[in-house]
Amino acid sequence: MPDRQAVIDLLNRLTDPVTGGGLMDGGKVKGLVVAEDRAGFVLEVDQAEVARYAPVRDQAEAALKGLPGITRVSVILTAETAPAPARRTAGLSKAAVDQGRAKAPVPTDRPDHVRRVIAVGSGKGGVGKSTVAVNLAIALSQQGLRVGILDADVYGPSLPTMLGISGKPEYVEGKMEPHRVHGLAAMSVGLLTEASDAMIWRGPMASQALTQMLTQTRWGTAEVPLDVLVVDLPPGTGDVHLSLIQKTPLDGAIIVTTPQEVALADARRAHRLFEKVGTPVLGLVQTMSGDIFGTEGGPAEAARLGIPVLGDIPLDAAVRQAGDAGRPLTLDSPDGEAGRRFTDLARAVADTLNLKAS
Ligand SMILES: Nc1ncnc2c1ncn2[C@@H]1O[C@H](COP(=O)(O)OP(=O)(O)OP(=O)(O)O)[C@@H](O)[C@H]1O
Repeated sequence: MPDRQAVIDLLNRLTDPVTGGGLMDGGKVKGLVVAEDRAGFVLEVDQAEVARYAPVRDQAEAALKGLPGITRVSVILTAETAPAPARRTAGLSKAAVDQGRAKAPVPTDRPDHVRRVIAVGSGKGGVGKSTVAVNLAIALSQQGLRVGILDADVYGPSLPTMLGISGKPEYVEGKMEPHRVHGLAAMSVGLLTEASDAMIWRGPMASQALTQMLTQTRWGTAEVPLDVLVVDLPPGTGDVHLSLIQKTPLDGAIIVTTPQEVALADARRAHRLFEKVGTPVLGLVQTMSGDIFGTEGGPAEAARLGIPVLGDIPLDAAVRQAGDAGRPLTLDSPDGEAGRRFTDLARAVADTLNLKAS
């Protein structure tokens, strides 16, 4: 088994891009695991620094893989949520901008012709929330349901990459047409703005924009309604989340977490947020579980919170590769181990909400 100190020294030979010193000394490495044949940790950085640390994550993985005897390695890059709100109106319609200025409470909005709206949230960024949302949506559609997905992650919209979609949505009779891809109706905040603009949507502007995407997209029609819309929330538990979920009566929320304590504490906060606004929490999904980070953290937290475990998705490089390639794993490998877990998750969600193909 490799010496823990040797691993620490190795990580200190990598440069922390913010401090300029060793990575380990920079204090961003959390939950370091060094065991017989495996090593891993969480790299916990500010949201604004994710791009600077992404190459470091790759360097750290490569360095750990080079250690004798180590065959399994995982470094999770995870982000603290948003810094202070920035005032910008990029990419928003005039109506959204005007609404953003209004002080009066915005009336509750629900999208037309959508039977159920569920949200997928996480306290922490980078824990695999979008991956769960996208694969859940595909697995639900494989059960014969009409499914939509809304990427509301203003801090880092990942749906365009994960589903392989691009281009601004078309407006028809005053409503946006969602992309039709992999059997889903899909809309992303990333399709409405340049990537650099999306990053700076914050506070009231962001929640107005999200409400607009939710209610002004033609998800379904009176003849062919959508059975369920999956909303991929931004990570975190701040004002954007509060106002979004306050304005939109959700039929349920799913909390995604990895097994480590650093993520569980945020999952707890997400649970409190949903409780505060009266959104039913359907349950918890543990992801990236397995022998590097363990398998017990999520279920133990669910028990503490008194909510069911809806799914347990293993840490599996194929899940990441499929997402990066724009074809989520459940599409082509529903019968593999991870694919089956997503199918089971979809079944649990459909049962909980009593969703039936129409
Ligand atoms: N089960 C898994 N096994 C391996 N890699 C995974 C798994 N789930 C997600 N990933 C990878 O981890 C990274 C973060 O995942 P994802 O974008 O879904 O997280 P997120 O919580 O939505 O992040 P953000 O909040 O930043 O949008 C991605 O590269 C993704 O492919």
